[in-house]
Amino acid sequence: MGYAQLVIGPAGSGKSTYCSSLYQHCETTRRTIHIVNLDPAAENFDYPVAMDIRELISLDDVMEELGLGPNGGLLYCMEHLEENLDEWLNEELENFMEDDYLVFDCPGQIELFSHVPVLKNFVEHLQRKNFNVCAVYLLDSQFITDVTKFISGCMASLSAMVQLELPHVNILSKMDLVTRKRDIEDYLNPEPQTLLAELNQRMGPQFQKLNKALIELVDQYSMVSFVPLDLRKESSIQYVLSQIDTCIQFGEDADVKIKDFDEDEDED
Ligand SMILES: Nc1nc2c(ncn2[C@@H]2O[C@H](COP(=O)(O)OP(=O)(O)OP(=O)(O)O)[C@@H](O)[C@H]2O)c(=O)[nH]1
Repeated sequence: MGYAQLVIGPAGSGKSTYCSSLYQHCETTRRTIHIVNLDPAAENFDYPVAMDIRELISLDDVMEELGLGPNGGLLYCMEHLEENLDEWLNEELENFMEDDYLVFDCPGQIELFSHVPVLKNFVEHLQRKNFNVCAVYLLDSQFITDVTKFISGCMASLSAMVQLELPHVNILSKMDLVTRKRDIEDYLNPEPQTLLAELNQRMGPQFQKLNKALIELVDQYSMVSFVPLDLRKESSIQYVLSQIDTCIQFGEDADVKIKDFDEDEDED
């Protein structure tokens, strides 16, 4: 059984920085993780790249050879990846051991986790290869300065959740930039009635039914709550990691083995 995080979220939400900080944290705690670059446009990395989509295809080449723009080029690259899952990905995965933990740093194009099935197929391929996968959705804390932005962030996350059908952890990134914690507290564990009242205040009366439906939707998917991440604090990174580990049942075998061992000792 392998373990994997699929790190997604809008462009600039902090995915690569998160991957790099996670890598450093794991090095400090003597835990092995491997970071995989799935962004064909990425150029610089602050982490050792264990597997790199650019060895299969790069955005620059596609734009030059096919005359595509950055977005069309990126989708072309991702579809090329999808066509090469059996060959390229399988071959790359052979470099890893059974219990390895991979973290996939994905591109930020929103269509990849809203309606284009590439990532969904990618995930299903990993699952067939016996990986437990968790989606880690990053949202920039600077983005949720009011209720309307919060709801739009939730909707984007929800669309990824529904499309990928994976255990899902939402992270509010760049918490070091939040000067007044009070401003975002309401959004970490949102109270539906408070959100609805705020939303109704912000929008015209003709939207009240829609607002109610939106808040009910957010409430029903109670997973649309966010874990704050402050990369300056090791404890914050550790907390986020433990939430994700629980989702993919990482470490459960180890616990069982230790427990079995203790029980064996007691019997002796
Ligand atoms: N202050 C602060 N800045 C951050 C943090 N995380 C990321 N940034 C900055 O935000 C910008 C975008 O970060 P990236 O990690 O490149 O974001 P990304 O989601 O990988 O971006 P794309 O690859 O374009 O999708 C960079 O300038 C980072 O330095 C954080 O926790 N705190």
